[in-house]
Amino acid sequence: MDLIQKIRERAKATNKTIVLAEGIEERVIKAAVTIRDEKIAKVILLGREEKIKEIAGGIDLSGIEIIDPEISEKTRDYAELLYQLRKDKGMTEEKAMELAKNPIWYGTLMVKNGDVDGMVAGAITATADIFRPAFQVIKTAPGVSVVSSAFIMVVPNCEYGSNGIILFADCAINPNPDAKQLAEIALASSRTWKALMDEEPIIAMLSFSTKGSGQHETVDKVVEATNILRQKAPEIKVDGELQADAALVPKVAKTKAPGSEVAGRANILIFPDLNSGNIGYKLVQRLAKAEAIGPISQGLAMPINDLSRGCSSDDIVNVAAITALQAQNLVK
Ligand SMILES: CC(C)(COP(=O)(O)OP(=O)(O)OC[C@H]1O[C@@H](n2cnc3c(N)ncnc32)[C@H](O)[C@@H]1OP(=O)(O)O)[C@@H](O)C(=O)NCCC(=O)NCCS
Ligand SMILES: CC(=O)OP(=O)(O)O
Repeated sequence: MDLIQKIRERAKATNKTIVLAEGIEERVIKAAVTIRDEKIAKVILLGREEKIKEIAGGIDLSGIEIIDPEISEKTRDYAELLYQLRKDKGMTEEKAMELAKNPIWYGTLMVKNGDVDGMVAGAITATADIFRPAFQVIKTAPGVSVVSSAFIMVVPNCEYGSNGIILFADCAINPNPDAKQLAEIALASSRTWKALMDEEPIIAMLSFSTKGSGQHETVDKVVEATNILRQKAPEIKVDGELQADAALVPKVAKTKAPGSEVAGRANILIFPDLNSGNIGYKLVQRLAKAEAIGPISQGLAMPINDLSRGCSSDDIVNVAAITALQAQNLVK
């Protein structure tokens, strides 16, 4: 069974309810149908019912609940919840009511209120507009200071990482993490890797330099992050700073980083910033025709997951399955 099938199979056993907030998008409707048919989770679509049915055409939507945040009887309660949570930060009752009618905010408030186990959105909404409500309403899990994200990249015909499976982080949330945040992103990624792959994490902290071959403050940040992680979790295999070829390719590792127990064997790549992470994952996805599973949120107190606007319907199903695993605490 391949990784994606395994994730879907594990999700089935959790019996969770997942809300897909962008019910008016065709790929989302198709994903909801697959989630229902494969019994991955109970699924709810948000949006105006007639519009969703019109977009669905002849597709049978039985068993999929549709809720319109504009007219839902719960909207007022959610607005009150939002107002109470954010009034000290300047939220007014009017603004809370306006936001609660927005499907992304409504879905986030459903999760917060315990009415569903998780939310997935981002097929037609930019990442910042998914995470702003999540940060304000759901907040970070205990002990976490920075929420981040990971992609599991499944690269065909590739011998690197774990037979072509490699975790990339952070590719979606933190524009310019400092050394402490970078170390925390690496630690969270090691947990995500273990939860999904059941394999030892081997972490490369990426840079344009390997072991002092280049000098710059951005390189210093990666070295500092590596040292912080080593102190925090000495049991974890981590090395940096490493270039991507030194991290992945044994022959290059021998030349550039001899003696490293990570170089040439890494299965987790931690990018120094969001420019490199986001560009890197999209290049591998498109040029190597890799499956990009994610972005998987790391460190939120309750499961909310984003998508790329370039996602397929299958990508949405995969992220919904991971959301169900997060709701069961099988992935954090
Ligand atoms: C996610 C993002 C919108 C947050 O930025 P922001 O809203 O300006 O954040 P702020 O600094 O104003 O903080 C707002 C709240 O979110 C929290 N927050 C922001 N980033 C956080 C993080 N990474 N982890 C946890 N909490 C975070 C803040 O603590 C603050 O909480 P509070 O209001 O309760 O005090 C921003 O980091 C962003 O745009 N990231 C890039 C997203 C993107 O375009 N990705 C590329 C495509 S995937
Ligand atoms: C994760 C990501 O890059 O999202 P989008 O493609 O929607 O910007």
